[in-house]
Order: sequence, then structure tokens, then C-alpha cells
Amino acid sequence: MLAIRDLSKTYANGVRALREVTLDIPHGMFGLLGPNGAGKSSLMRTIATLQDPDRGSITLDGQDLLADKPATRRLLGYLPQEFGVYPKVSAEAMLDHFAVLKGVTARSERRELVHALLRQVNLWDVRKRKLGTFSGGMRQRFGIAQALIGAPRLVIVDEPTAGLDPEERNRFLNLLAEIGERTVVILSTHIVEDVTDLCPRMAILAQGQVLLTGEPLQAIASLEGRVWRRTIEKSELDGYRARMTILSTRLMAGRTQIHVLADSSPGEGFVAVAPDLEDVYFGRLRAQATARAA
Ligand SMILES: Nc1ncnc2c1ncn2[C@@H]1O[C@H](COP(=O)(O)OP(=O)(O)OP(=O)(O)O)[C@@H](O)[C@H]1O
Repeated sequence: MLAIRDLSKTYANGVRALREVTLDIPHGMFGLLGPNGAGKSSLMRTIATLQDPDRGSITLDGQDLLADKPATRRLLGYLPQEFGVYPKVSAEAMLDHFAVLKGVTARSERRELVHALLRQVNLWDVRKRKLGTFSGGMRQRFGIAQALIGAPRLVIVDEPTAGLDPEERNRFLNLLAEIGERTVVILSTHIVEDVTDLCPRMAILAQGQVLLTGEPLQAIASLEGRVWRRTIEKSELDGYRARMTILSTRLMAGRTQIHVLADSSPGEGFVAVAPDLEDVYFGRLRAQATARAA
């Protein structure tokens, strides 16, 4: 298990990116959900030992990850948010190069490893193609292949599904789920559905703080009977906002559908709906924003 304790980081410009973050992350897929600027990448980079926290500790099955960075990097696979590749190099050649960098020096062992990884991420047929010709989804699957070199015990993927079409996203998430059967996988994302579809455990991070951690299904169950839906005109929205706790708004055929949090029906025209993770997420973000404004 990955144990993060009281991790804090303030950048030189005064931004407090992480505020005493404490999380227990067991084997399997763990979703780290938060809006832009929440601190997800700061946390991922800190776990990947690419930047130091001001305070706090990170251990994996008791091993201090911050103490010996080269050792940590050997047990870790990382797919960063911005993953650059050489566009003119083939997938196979680039993966081979990454394997050399990770210390797989024996040629035949490396060949076997590269071939196995290309098959695992379903890029075998396109292994000779230049990376510059790859679609977004193919590039991300290539990114996972490089992250898996060295059979990491911990895999970190930072916002991997942004910009993927539904089919590519599905394929990518299935691949992650497979990997999650063997290791700790942390999926950082601002897409709620990624977590709903994939992660038995999760945390919500906003403004550097953990707002919630646990099982998505349990968090959803805690809102049972308290989420109400109504379709309104856009012009009415401000009035509703002033009177009710609006969790989310969504355009539906040109009109606005709102989800409201209330212990009993908030009024005429509202119907009770089964809560989902988006309701949990927006509810928590809203509660934090309200607490901060008070
Ligand atoms: N190197 C840095 N120096 C100063 N401020 C930074 C630095 N990196 C990030 N920040 C700030 O820290 C906060 C958290 O950023 P971070 O990138 O960790 O968030 P995020 O949740 O990953 O968001 P995004 O999805 O937009 O990347 C933001 O306010 C960001 O502007």
C-alpha cells in the first residue's frame, strides 16, 4: 500500500499546491479526481520524486520513497501529463531506447520485453510506424508501454484520457484496469466518468486539500434520496442558485437541467434522481467553495 502523510508544498510564487495531504492507496486502481489547478500534478510529480515536498512522507509497503530517489524510480512507472516523443522514431525503436535508459542492457532480453509490451498495449501491428503518425489514443498506449518497463510496483498516470475519443478512452481505461490487477495504479483526472468506470477507491482533491477519500459507491450512496432534478430556462438559473444548493447544470436540447441537493423536495417540478459520482464531486467542491467564502 502507498501511504502519503501530511504532504505539503508551497511554490516560490506563494501558491499552496498541497496542504497536508494524507492518503492511503491500496493495490488496484485509485482515482485522484480534481479540477484544474487542484494540485494533482504536483502530487503525482512528488510521488514520482521529480520534485520535493516541503513536509510530509510517502511510503510504499513501508519503504520510504523520498529517501532514495534512484531506488524509487526503479519501482515506479510514470505517464506524465505532457508526454513528449520523437515524432520521426518508430514505436518499437523508441520503446527500445526507453528500455536502455531504464537499465535493460541485454539486447535479447530487451527485444523480448519490448515485443511483449507492444503486444500488451495493442500496438504490435503499428510498431514500425513513426510516433508522429499516432493518434492520441495510440500515443497514450505507447506512454503506458514505456511506463511499464521494469515491471513497476507503482504506476502513475496523469490526466491520460483528456482529448481521447470515446472508443480510444475505453480501450485505454481497459488497459489500465488490467494493469491495476497487479499493481498500485493512480489515475489522476478531472473527468468524473474515468473514476466511476474504473476505480474502486478514490480521492477528491481541490486547492491542495483532500475533500473526500473512500469508495465511490459508498460516497454515492450517502447522497441517496437527496438529489433532485428539474429542467429550467437559462434565465431562471441565477434565481435558483440564490435559493438552492445547485450541484450541477447541464444543457439539454437548449434548456438547462439542474441537479439540486436537498433533504426533501425543493419544490414543484423537481423529480428525485439516483445520485451519481458527479453529484458527489460537485457537492464537495461546492461545499468547499462555500466554506472558503464564509
Ligand atoms: N512549478 C510551479 N510553480 C508555481 N506554481 C505552480 C507550479 N506548478 C504548479 N503550480 C500551481 O500550483 C497549483 C496546482 O497545480 P497542479 O498542476 O498541481 O494542478 P492540477 O490539479 O494538476 O491541475 P491541471 O490539471 O491544470 O494540471 C496551480 O495553482 C498551479 O498554477
